[in-house]
Amino acid sequence: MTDTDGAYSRIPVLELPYPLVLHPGLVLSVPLKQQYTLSLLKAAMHERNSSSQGAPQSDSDAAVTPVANRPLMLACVPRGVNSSEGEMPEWGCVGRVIRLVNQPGSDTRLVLSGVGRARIEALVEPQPTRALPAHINIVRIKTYIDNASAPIADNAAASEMRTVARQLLDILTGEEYQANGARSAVAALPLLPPSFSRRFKSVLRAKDVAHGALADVAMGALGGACAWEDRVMHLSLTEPNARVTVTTRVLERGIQRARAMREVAAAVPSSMQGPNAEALIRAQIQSLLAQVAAIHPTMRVMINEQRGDSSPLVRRTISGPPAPPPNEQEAENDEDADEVSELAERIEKADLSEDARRISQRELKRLRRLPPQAMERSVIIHYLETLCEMPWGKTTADFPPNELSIPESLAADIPNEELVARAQRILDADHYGLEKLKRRLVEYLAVLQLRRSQVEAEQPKSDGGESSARSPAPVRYRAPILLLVGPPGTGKTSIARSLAAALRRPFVRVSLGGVRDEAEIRGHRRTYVGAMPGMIADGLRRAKTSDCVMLLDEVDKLSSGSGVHGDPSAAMLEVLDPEQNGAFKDHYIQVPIDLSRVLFVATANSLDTISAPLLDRTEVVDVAGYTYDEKVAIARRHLLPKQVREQGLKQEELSMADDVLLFVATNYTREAGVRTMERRIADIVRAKAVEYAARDGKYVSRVTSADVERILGPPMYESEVPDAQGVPGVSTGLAYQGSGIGGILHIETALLPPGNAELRHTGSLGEVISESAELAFAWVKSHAFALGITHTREEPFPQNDVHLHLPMGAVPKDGPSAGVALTCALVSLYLGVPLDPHVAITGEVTLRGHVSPVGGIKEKIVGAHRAGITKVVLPARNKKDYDADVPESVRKELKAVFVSTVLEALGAAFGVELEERISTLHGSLEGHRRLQELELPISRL
Ligand SMILES: Nc1ncnc2c1ncn2[C@@H]1O[C@H](COP(=O)(O)OP(=O)(O)OP(=O)(O)O)[C@@H](O)[C@H]1O
Repeated sequence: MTDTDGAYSRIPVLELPYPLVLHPGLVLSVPLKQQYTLSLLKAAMHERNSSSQGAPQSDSDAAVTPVANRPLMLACVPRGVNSSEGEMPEWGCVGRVIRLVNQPGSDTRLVLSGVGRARIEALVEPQPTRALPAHINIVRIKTYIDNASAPIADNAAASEMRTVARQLLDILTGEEYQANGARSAVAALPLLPPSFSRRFKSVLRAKDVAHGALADVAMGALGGACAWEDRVMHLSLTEPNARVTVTTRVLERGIQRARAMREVAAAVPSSMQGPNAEALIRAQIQSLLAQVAAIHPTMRVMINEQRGDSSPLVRRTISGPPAPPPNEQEAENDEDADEVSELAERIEKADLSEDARRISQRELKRLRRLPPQAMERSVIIHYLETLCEMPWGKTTADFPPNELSIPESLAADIPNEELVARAQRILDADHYGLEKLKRRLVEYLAVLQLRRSQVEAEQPKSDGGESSARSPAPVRYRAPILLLVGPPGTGKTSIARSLAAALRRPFVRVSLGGVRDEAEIRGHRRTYVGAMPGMIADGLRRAKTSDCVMLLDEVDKLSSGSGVHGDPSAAMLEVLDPEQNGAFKDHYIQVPIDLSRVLFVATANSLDTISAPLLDRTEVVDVAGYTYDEKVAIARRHLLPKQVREQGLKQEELSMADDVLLFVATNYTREAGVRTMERRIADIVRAKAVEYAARDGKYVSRVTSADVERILGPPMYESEVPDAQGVPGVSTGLAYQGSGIGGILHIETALLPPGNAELRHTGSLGEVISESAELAFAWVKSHAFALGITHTREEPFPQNDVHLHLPMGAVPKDGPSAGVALTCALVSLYLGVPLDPHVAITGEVTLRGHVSPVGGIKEKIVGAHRAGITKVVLPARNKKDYDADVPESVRKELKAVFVSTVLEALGAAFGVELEERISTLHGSLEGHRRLQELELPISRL
């Protein structure tokens, strides 16, 4: 037996109506009043949420279960018929709430499953919170759960228990009587259904059930035949072997009781006469009354304990429909009245807006008129509580900082630090790189600060300071709404959090991904069952202040659907429109909410799916994907230290060199952000933590690439490398794979036997890239004479078909950006001049031979640099992107040539070799003429 120190050390008490007892391993359905059940569950939820520990369950994953998914637990203590108010038994059973069944009227049934024994250590003061109803007791318990590896091999005591249990079962099901030839039909009447008997017998036969658990099951299932006191005493038996022995004795006594009961029922004259018979009859009546009381929990019925005298047997007669005793009814009414006056007090203190105050008074009046059992009460109470929790006019300045969930920053507070300086410091401390974004955010804050001081200066001075007890009227200014757009995992959410930290305001995140129903944004009307405020109002409620930073995450995944569920993106328009959001209407709250002070920041992965009007209300800030160097730096400064801390190691107990981090980034991740990188690092650190815990003296803190391969398996991705030698017909293009990953792309062409001079292609080419290839081919054909491909102008273009292939055929490729590289490959093929494989080319061609700009320059160049490219040929109109986005370290090591025409591109890619080739193909004079016609701008490169 292990005693598991109760993880749920604080837990609400459920007093089980007599004669119910919950045993571990058993399921019990308890009839309760609806209001009481709701209060109980509310208390259980509150204790669970405020408990940092896991539930007292043996599941090993309990610790990692999010709080909201953990079960609700109650300390189920049996309540005797004569127990007085407030008396708390020493032992009970921790019950996990499985289900709540509503019954007609105001009754419910709470279905609970016994988890383990609980010793009630003390009654504890509930934390002073409005969420916890006053009439629920909270106790500190110690939980005892049987060791999962308890012995299951049968011993003498266990088999005796099995035999006795089987015997009792036979009596209860009437099988004993049927077998012996029943003396009366009543005696043979089954008290338990035969199906139960069959199931329970198979449990008794099972050899894989631990003895202690079997004892609990036997007691729980057959306990009806045993004395209530015995069953309660059984709960205190934490030691399984002792429990087995005691169970056998209790069940034996149960056999005697059951036999006697049957005999009495059959009115057979038996040895049970005189005082014994009276005691049994009393016990039976008591049990019957208790069962009636269990159905009507408000009823208290007792029988006179005095035996052998003429006083009435039952102390409180039951006639007609059971009614709660008047004093209880009063107590209940008092409680309800208390709740309403408490609520009225809260409303008074809540500083509601004028409209909210008016509506709350109206609802309060309705609440007072409602009878305590009315279903509508809880709906009104919930509504009024929500109204009180909304911030209305309150701003961050109205709260002491510790009362708000202001995000913690890594950096300490510096006295008298200006907002802009603090923002820069916090953004730098929390995030590596993202320079453009940080700059924009700091600018944004600077403007915000200026606007604020401007508006403050414009506001009329308050008349005579001490007269106004409240904080000065908050300043209104309209901040533009920033929309951070970039691939997943690039730090958009976390930088918005840092922005809130810099502003010292609460941060709330509203996830809009997959929202299809307008009501999710705007709330449900209160006429709906289970109506709730919408996401925006709820976010504001969580933030507690009307000037919080609200992150609208994934606005691009917001459905702009129409039809029965309304249009959520239209509702967002209202939220984000400064002209309208001063009086935002949530269907549930009903009162206009002022959103004009909320600082909205939105995020999206792409702009394509965002509706134009929504886009129009925001200011887009691009967040680019990271280069490998940036990923390594982020991993070194943030991700690795965080994972080492989280896995319980000290920083000096694990080290990873930059080349190892780079190995992880290049071989195990294919993403623009760093989320997978963080997961891979977590895998490595976890594996190292296990090695460290083994403490076999072989632990090495330094992680090598070989360790990485051992832990993460063989590399998942391989990057393209340039060919060692140039081959005619092959060029190197630049590719951007969309999720921030750029790199090089080999373009291969070959001449086929004469046909119709057609271009065939393989390598999963999309429509756009195929068109680029056709265009490139057409350009080469139209310049065939000048390039020296044909002898004379009249000579037809060679009739050979051309095969174009882009390796990694399984990977679909599309986009126009390979046009220039395709042209170079074809020129190389026809003239037999190889291209330097370390020169990479990108750009779109037009039929007239112009080179148009392309996207993904940063990713392409960084990828090319990593692959070992030394020179890149880029469209001239991409120069600004190259200068602004490509890291200086990369630019320093690369030669970049910017071109406006295909001819310039050819000159840059081939260098003098092309000129030499053309000039010698048809004799030097003719060659010179052709070069003149071509105007190949070699000299300029
Ligand atoms: N530049 C950075 N410096 C430090 N940590 C970073 C940086 N960029 C991202 N991270 C970390 O990467 C993780 C993912 O970032 P975050 O959740 O903010 O991404 P996101 O851009 O919001 O992604 P999504 O679009 O999927 O919501 C976080 O733990 C964050 O701290």
